[in-house]
Amino acid sequence: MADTVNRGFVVWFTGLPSSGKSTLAGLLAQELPLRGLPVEILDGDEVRQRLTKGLGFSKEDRDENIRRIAFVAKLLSRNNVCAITAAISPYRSVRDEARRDMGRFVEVYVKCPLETCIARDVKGLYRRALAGEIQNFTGISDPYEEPLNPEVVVETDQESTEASLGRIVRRLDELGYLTLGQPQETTHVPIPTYLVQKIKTRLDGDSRKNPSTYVVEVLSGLLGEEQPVTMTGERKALIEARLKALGYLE
Ligand SMILES: Nc1ncnc2c1ncn2[C@@H]1O[C@H](COP(=O)(O)OS(=O)(=O)O)[C@@H](OP(=O)(O)O)[C@H]1O
Ligand SMILES: Nc1ncnc2c1ncn2[C@@H]1O[C@H](COP(=O)(O)OP(=O)(O)O)[C@@H](O)[C@H]1O
Repeated sequence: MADTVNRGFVVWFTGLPSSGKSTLAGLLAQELPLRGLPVEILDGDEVRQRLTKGLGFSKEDRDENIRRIAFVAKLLSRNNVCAITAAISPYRSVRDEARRDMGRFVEVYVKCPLETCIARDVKGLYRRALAGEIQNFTGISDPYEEPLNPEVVVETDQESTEASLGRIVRRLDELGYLTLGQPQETTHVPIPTYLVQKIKTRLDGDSRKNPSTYVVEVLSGLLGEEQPVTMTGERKALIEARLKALGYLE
């Protein structure tokens, strides 16, 4: 029978230039298809070369930019796609407008102190803005309004990209956006939350034990087999690596 439930949603990244929006959007876009979710990214830079070409950085133009991104994200999400947006989207009111219009909307605040963003200066634009060569630059000569109630906050000056990604994926899982996903490929193993919790609970009890032993034990238990499940070292290492990447194991 055809699946008639719409599984699409919008992940709306917001944050200062160089805070980490594009990096995390790209990583999330690799992660979700492993759970059977089709993905499209609407990244600020690419969108501005196409969908919103010609718009500048006044408040009016930024709001128009965000409204067009939100419009496309809505079309995608109501057709089963996870639409990931990665624009600065500095103004709270237009972000909230997108939220109201969308329904299935997850706001991710990519939080990073201005000084760290300036030190990163991924595109060299902070330097130019500080030298007075670029006007109305967010964080320097234009405002950024922090979200008041985002679904997720990642602090990219304090955690690795993998830890930030893990935080986002866990929150999406908690909010129920990942539960119906079916894996589309088997080279990467999407690990169900209940299994991860089982492994973690047992590991918490005894930190000296080897995680792979527990992975095999838990799988064997779930399958009700008396003999341990046979698994190659490579397979075990893959599962361990994914548990670590998702922040479930140290
Ligand atoms: N004045 C000014 N202010 C902020 N950003 C500027 C500006 N001029 C150019 N850029 C570059 O454009 C990228 C931001 O575009 P966005 O579409 O994300 O901005 S907005 O959401 O409409 O505010 C932004 O990309 P990121 O650094 O990836 O965020 C900048 O590279
Ligand atoms: N936890 C993290 N999440 C995202 N990016 C991080 C993190 N820690 C360090 N970074 C680095 O910060 C930079 C962010 O750049 P980018 O993703 O282009 O920012 P933005 O899209 O917000 O302008 C990258 O060089 C990235 O490797």
